[in-house]
Amino acid sequence: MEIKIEDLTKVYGSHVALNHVSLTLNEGIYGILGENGAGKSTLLNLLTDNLKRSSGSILLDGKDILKMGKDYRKMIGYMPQQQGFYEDFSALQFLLYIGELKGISRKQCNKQALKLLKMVNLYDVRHHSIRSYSGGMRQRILLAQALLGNPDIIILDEPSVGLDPRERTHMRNIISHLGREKIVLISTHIVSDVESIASDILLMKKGKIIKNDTPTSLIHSIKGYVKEIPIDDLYYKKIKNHYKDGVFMQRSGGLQYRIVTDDKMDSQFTLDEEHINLEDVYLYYVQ
Ligand SMILES: Nc1ncnc2c1ncn2[C@@H]1O[C@H](COP(=O)(O)OP(=O)(O)OP(=O)(O)O)[C@@H](O)[C@H]1O
Repeated sequence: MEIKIEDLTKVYGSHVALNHVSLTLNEGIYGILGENGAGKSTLLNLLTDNLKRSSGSILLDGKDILKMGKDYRKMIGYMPQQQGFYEDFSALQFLLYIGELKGISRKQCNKQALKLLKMVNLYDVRHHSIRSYSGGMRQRILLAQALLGNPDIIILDEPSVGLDPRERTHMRNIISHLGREKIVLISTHIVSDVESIASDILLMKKGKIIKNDTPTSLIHSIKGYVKEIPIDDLYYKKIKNHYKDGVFMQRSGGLQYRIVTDDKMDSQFTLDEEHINLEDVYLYYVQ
C-alpha cells in the first residue's frame, strides 16, 4: 500500500497552511510533530478527504483519492481532535451508531465493537453513559470508533490531548499494537507520544515537512550537538546569557543545563549519541 502526496497546498484566505508538501507513506507508524499551527491537522484533514485542497494530489496505489471517493473513505479510520458525543449514549451504543454510519452490518459491528471495547479497556463500562466518562475514557472511545471496520489507513489527530501521564501511556500502548500492515499517522506536539512507537517521524514547521526520517537517523543527525553543562554559581550567569533555550535537569551529580546547539563552545560537555533523544531533535529542528 502506498499513499503518494504530491505538491499538496492548502491556503486559507492569504494564509498558506500547507505549502507544497510531497511525501510517500507506506505501512508503518508515522509520528507528525510540530508546533501549534504548523499544519498537522490540515495535512490530516486533506488525507481524510474532509477538506478541499488548494492544489496538488493524493494518490493511493496510483489512484486519485478524489476519484476513489467512498471507496477511499471506507479505508480510513479517523480520530478527530475535537470530541463530539451524544452524552446519553453508552460506549457500546456510540460504536454501534458509528458502525451504522460506516455501513457495517449490525451483527459484524456488534462483534467488532465488543472486541474493540476490550482492547481499549472500556468493556466493563460499555453500558454506562458517556456523560460519566473521564477525558481519557472519551479519547479511548474515539480511538475505538476509528478502528471500527478494520480500516487500512488510521489517522489520529492528537490522540492523547488532555490526558494525564498514566492515560497517555495507556493510549500509546494501544496504538503501538495496531497492525504493522496498516498506514498509521499520529499528529502531536508531544514528542513522548510517538518517540517509542513511530517507525518514521515527520517534523512540520510553517506548513512544510522539514524532516522525514527514522527516529534513529534523526538522533544521529544531531550527534555532537547536545550538551549538559554542570551548573555552579560562577558559570550560571554566563551559560544563561549564552544559551537562551536550555532546560535544567536534576541529575545525580547535581543540576545540569541541557542545550541543543551546533555552537562549538563547551564541547567537553557534549553527550554521547545514546544519551540524545527525540526531544532534542525536535528542539534542534523545530524551535
Ligand atoms: N478554517 C481555517 N481558516 C483559517 N485559517 C485556518 C483554518 N484552519 C487552520 N487555519 C490556520 O492554518 C494553520 C495550520 O493549522 P493546523 O490546524 O493545520 O495546525 P496544527 O499543526 O494542527 O496546529 P495544532 O497543533 O494547534 O492543532 C494555522 O495557522 C491555523 O490558524
